[in-house]
Amino acid sequence: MFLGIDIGTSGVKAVVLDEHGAVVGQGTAALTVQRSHPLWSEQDPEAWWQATTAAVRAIDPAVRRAVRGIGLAGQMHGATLLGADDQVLRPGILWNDGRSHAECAELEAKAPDLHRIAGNLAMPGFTAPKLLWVAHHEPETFAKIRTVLLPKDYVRLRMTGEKASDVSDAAGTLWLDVERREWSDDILAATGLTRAQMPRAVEGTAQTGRLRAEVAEAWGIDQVPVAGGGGDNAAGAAGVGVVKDGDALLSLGTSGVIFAATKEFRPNPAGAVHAFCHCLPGVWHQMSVHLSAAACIDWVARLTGTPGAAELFARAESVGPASGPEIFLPYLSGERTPHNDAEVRGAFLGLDHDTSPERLAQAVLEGVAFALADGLSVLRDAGTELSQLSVIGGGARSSYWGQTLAAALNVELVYLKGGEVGPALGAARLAQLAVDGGSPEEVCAPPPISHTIAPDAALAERFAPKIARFRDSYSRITPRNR
Ligand SMILES: Nc1ncnc2c1ncn2[C@@H]1O[C@H](COP(=O)(O)OP(=O)(O)O)[C@@H](O)[C@H]1O
Ligand SMILES: O=C(CO)[C@@H](O)[C@H](O)COP(=O)(O)O
Repeated sequence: MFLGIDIGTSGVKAVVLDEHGAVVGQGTAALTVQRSHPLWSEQDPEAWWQATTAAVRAIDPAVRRAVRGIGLAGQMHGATLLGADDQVLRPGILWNDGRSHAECAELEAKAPDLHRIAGNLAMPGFTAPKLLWVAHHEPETFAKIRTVLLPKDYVRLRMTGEKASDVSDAAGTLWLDVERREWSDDILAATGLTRAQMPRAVEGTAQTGRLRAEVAEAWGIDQVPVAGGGGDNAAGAAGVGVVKDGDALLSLGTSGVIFAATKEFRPNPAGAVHAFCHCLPGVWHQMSVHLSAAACIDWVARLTGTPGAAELFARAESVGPASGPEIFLPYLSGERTPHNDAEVRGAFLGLDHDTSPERLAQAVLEGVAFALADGLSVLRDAGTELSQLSVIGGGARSSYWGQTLAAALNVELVYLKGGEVGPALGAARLAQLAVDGGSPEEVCAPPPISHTIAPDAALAERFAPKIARFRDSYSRITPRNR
């Protein structure tokens, strides 16, 4: 059996798969995000470790004892800064933190080959500009940095004592030469760092040490090998069989992502398209990233006094799609694709005397879907054609949202068994490849389909004027145009 652990933003998910890919055990533990200043978004690395331990220990002890390998997936880009003796120097700066806007311009100027080597625009969520921010604003901390890790790689260090990162996650730092799948000394130098401060860059299917004796004992698992794993989107892709050119997925986690596997490195920074390594050797991917997807569901649930996501979807369904004039712009943490605008914030437009919590809930579902449609159009402009998306992440639990999404995106959505914990599934499959070998396409074949949702043409027609108003509204609310 193989254990996959996903350090998500809203919580850690741990899943055990048997050798045939069936889920035989699961555990979860929640995480919170700290936002102590406007634009900031942080988590304490110790909280990742405590939640990982809790999620693993929630799995049946007999299942844990049968685990032969562990894989890691996690929220990407988070800057985890370690000093001498590997002590954590400050809270982790997350993927949806927008403070390093000025440093992005500085990095673009200092590293003229950035787009060719790293394949991406400098955006505040990425790790490299955050390190420039620390150098400018917290120079004493910067001087102490011995190692920079990503969230799942910090958990790996606690599990194994090894400093390693798989190339799909490492690509999200902007310090990786994405085509060559190794660190770029030039881009590191542009942020005042060297390769000695980076973990070893490995493929997601490589072994990166074994569980330390004390962790093995506390978790009730043998001292098994730990696989490189993947950034959560790439690991999610491995979990639902999105592994070859043309395969694509929609992730509905805290963030929203459209991910398309590519057979070669295909950078296209225009429109803030991301181009990174896949977690499987010899494969890359493009993605559009939207900073607040299911995060908006939780936010509007809190705003309307609704107990949770399931109840929020029920409230939206009670009024139905395209039922009111309300438009929601889901930029609660700013936006990456297509606007690359860390400072824009969300908005409701078109409120009237009949606006109700139910109609606000429905507008939020639609606003996230319309933002994803913006992302899909820039991916299409970048040459990626897709007609079908496999759905992963917590938002995959709602078929009602799926109807809105399929119509707004005009694609068929495919829901696979276990897709709601896709990154953890993929991490477990990467562990299997690291321990037993085998063909990535066979081990990472799609799980059985639970259902599909085809785009409803009549609903798409009703959405069309709302989508046009949505697109028109960004330029009116961004601080860039004030
Ligand atoms: N029944 C449900 N239907 C739709 N979405 C849900 C449901 N339950 C939880 N969610 C959403 O799932 C999200 C968490 O998804 P997840 O993929 O675990 O995110 P992350 O990896 O960012 O932690 C929550 O923000 C919540 O809005
Ligand atoms: O920043 C990105 C991808 O570039 C995000 O997709 C993060 O990787 C967080 O993922 P979730 O917690 O939403 O799964």
